[in-house]
Amino acid sequence: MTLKLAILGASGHGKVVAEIAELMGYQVTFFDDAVQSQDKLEHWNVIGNTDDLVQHLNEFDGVTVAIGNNKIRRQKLEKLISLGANVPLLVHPSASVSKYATVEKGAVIMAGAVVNAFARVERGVIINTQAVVEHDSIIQSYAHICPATAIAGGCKVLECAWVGIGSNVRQLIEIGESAIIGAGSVVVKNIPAGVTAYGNPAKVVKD
Ligand SMILES: CC(=O)SCCNC(=O)CCNC(=O)[C@H](O)C(C)(C)COP(=O)(O)OP(=O)(O)OC[C@H]1O[C@@H](n2cnc3c(N)ncnc32)[C@H](O)[C@@H]1OP(=O)(O)O
Repeated sequence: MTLKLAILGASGHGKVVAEIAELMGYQVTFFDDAVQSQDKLEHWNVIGNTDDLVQHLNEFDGVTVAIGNNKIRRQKLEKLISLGANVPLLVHPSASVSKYATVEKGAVIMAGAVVNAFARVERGVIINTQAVVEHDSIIQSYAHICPATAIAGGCKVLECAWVGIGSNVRQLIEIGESAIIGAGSVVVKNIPAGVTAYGNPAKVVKD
């Protein structure tokens, strides 16, 4: 029997998540709040909005939220979980997840990503294409580690933080809750909550 997965968020990110789900054997149906009636995302059907998904939740074996904005992803996924949705962990077959790592449900680990020994990746996190989360690092819920970003050993990326594409984070660094690290940054000092920082070395540019 084919398992059915509902994806909330018919976006570019959603397409990548859909392919991972298919590689894991799911049949994918999209929902999106911008949809008024039946629609398409590439060849996938988009059949309704969040309210419609809530109505039809028991028709799906699993649900995931493919929305890049960390806070919206958190709000939507937490709502669906509170309504009893199963939120599977989605891992691309080419990703490498250590048997000693902990990866929670509702996270997505994309192609070529590495999650090393004793790292922890929490609920609703995105470990994007070819990102590396080194040993003992903690990526808290709803954070996003963008493509080709490397988080060295023993770091903490707190809830809803966004580490931009191609960044490098030195070992034992803490990136605060909801902080934004700009593309291509090199983070060598702790970053406070809620700020935007970028550059080499990364500096806070917006409080
Ligand atoms: C699969 C995927 O696609 S995942 C998504 C991947 N995307 C990312 O990682 C994007 C990360 N976002 C960024 O880097 C953004 O530029 C941000 C969030 C840091 C800043 O965004 P904004 O506030 O809109 O800044 P804006 O684009 O207006 O630029 C403001 C200034 O900062 C500079 N700047 C912006 N980002 C950076 C950066 N990462 N490094 C260095 N300088 C930067 C700009 O050149 C500009 O400088 P100027 O005023 O001298 O012209």
